[in-house]
Amino acid sequence: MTTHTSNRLEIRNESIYYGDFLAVEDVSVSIPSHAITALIGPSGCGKSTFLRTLNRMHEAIPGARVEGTVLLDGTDIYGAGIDPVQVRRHVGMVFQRPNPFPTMSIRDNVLAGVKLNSRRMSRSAEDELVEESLRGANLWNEVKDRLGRPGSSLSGGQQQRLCIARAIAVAPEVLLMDEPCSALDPISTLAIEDLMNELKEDYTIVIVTHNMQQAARVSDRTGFFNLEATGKPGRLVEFDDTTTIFSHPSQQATEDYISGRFG
Ligand SMILES: Nc1ncnc2c1ncn2[C@@H]1O[C@H](COP(=O)(O)OP(=O)(O)OP(=O)(O)O)[C@@H](O)[C@H]1O
Repeated sequence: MTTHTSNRLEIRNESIYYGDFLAVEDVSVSIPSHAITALIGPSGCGKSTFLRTLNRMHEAIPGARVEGTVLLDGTDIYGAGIDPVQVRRHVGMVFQRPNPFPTMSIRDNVLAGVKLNSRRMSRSAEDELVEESLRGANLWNEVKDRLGRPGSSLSGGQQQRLCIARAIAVAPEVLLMDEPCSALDPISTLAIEDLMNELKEDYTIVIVTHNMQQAARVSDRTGFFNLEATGKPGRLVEFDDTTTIFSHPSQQATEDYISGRFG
């Protein structure tokens, strides 16, 4: 049984910079475990930037930095002595464009993250993990007879599920998804949404989406980011149950955005 009470990620007074530019200001929010949290808001308000700070990918950009605290199960991932590579093992990420290694086999793609973490495994343990991860990503039946084929031999939707299999193979606790369906057709999008619903039993999922219907369909909690004007920092305006955000938001700006009056 999973518990639905703990907050796996706790963000306190987080401000996010690119050099001198304050991109996101003073976010405090608790992201519940075993649930899907959607981040919505107009272009440029900092949704992707915020997401990338949850597994320390933001700092890969020169000059980029973070102030404040991001607790993963109570540990500050920006604390002294914390290895960003380890953080990324616990907090996996799936990107907008499916990015399997194109010439690498489907099998090796699934194992790529595990091998990066230099876990030594027997061939049979690898086979087991490949099957388990591909089953977890709802892709096994489609690829089990061609595991040696290159990742690029799959359709876009299959490639995205392969990337999800690669992400879950390292057994993370949190999965970050940055517009995971925006490059996919409607059928593949539904397959990914169904998959997310299954994955939330085992993972804490945070998804950035431009698609409000998608946020309403898949998420349990929704955060609305906004910015007052270009060049001003983005802020988390409202965070609540998805049904509340889409029916009775407490902020006028949220109401305007979800009813399509701007953004
Ligand atoms: N690598 C970067 N260097 C400098 N500024 C950046 C960088 N990436 C993003 N920004 C700036 O940070 C702000 C937030 O961008 P971000 O991409 O996080 O917004 P977003 O809400 O995800 O937008 P979109 O919905 O268009 O993807 C923007 O002003 C953007 O120009």
